[in-house]
Amino acid sequence: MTHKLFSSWTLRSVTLRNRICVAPMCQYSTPDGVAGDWHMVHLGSRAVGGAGLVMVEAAAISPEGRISPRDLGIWTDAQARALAPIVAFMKTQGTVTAIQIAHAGRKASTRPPFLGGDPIAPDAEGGWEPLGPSALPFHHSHTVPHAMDAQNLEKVRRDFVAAARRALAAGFEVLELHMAHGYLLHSFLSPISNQRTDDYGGSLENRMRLPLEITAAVRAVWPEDLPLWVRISATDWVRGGWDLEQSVVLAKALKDRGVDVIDCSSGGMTPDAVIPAGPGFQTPFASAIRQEVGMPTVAVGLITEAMQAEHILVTEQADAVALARELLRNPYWPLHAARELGVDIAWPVQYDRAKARP
Ligand SMILES: Cc1cc2nc3c(=O)[nH]c(=O)nc-3n(C[C@H](O)[C@H](O)[C@H](O)COP(=O)(O)O)c2cc1C
Repeated sequence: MTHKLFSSWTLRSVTLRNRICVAPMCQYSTPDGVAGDWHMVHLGSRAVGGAGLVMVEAAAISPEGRISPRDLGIWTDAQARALAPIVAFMKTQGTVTAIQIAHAGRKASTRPPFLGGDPIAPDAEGGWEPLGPSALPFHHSHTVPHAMDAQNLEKVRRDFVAAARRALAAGFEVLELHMAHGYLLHSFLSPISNQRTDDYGGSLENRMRLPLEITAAVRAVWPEDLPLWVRISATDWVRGGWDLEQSVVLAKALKDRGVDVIDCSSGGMTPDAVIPAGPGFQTPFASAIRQEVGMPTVAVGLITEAMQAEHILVTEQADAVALARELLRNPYWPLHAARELGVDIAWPVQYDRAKARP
């Protein structure tokens, strides 16, 4: 029996074996931004588990772009070299390899909650001065960000491009720009965090300027035959904030600049948001953007069941699903889903060590 969930999906020259993606998930497991054994096991097991695409967690484009001192980085060639064997291994398992590149903006310099709670000040262990469009903190317990000047803007553009080149050198086939969850690029989009009065703030066109400049610059160095994805927060879930209507305008502009897929998340802009989280709660955003912009979308957020995922695809709400926590619990979710749906699939059970060398 065939099912949409297990149909292949081709984007430019890249074909996913199914429509199941491992959503990017920070592992807070590097002391210096360099991937290690943990990443080989974590990412490798999800490739073995049968996902069509494995997206590596938000990799910081600069040291100050990390959320916490233990984030993964891609601001040095050594960091890219450490990712290369992991990418090569994942490819031997038949998965498409992807990485999300990111700058944490005003949400940088905080400690992951499970490591001890509250955000820390820049002078405390591992902290640094966060950057933002305006000197407005995410929360009163957060450091006030430095409102970015022309030099800061230029550096961020260059850092994104350099990170994209390194991702290519490491062997990744799909690149995702992180424009969601209140991090730097989302903070330029949202009027809540962006109160600039220059060309980078105010009107929607101005708020989109930096994200679009970066997209165009990255697309220029990311090979023509490889897909570029963007993750957005389709809404801030707050009146007067970023919303679906603006997301549609943004998605059209991203499409014009050669973006292939919108990965539709939401929230993260402000702790005041009330988010009606429930099964598939963000899927309507993927559906609206897919319909209104006419481009492929990925649905994410509390997708946990095979039939639920299949339904999202069959009803053409999205082109693929991304799972985070469910795939954290169970790297073999795709194999279980195939059994549940009665799909016969061939797995690359053999491992050729020679091919796992980058
Ligand atoms: C541990 C953890 C780390 C995450 N890290 C990232 C990240 O690096 N980039 C990102 O865009 N989203 C990140 N997310 C959000 C997930 O990608 C996903 O959008 C969210 O968890 C909702 O999907 P789920 O209900 O399947 O978990 C993270 C989520 C978790 C649980």
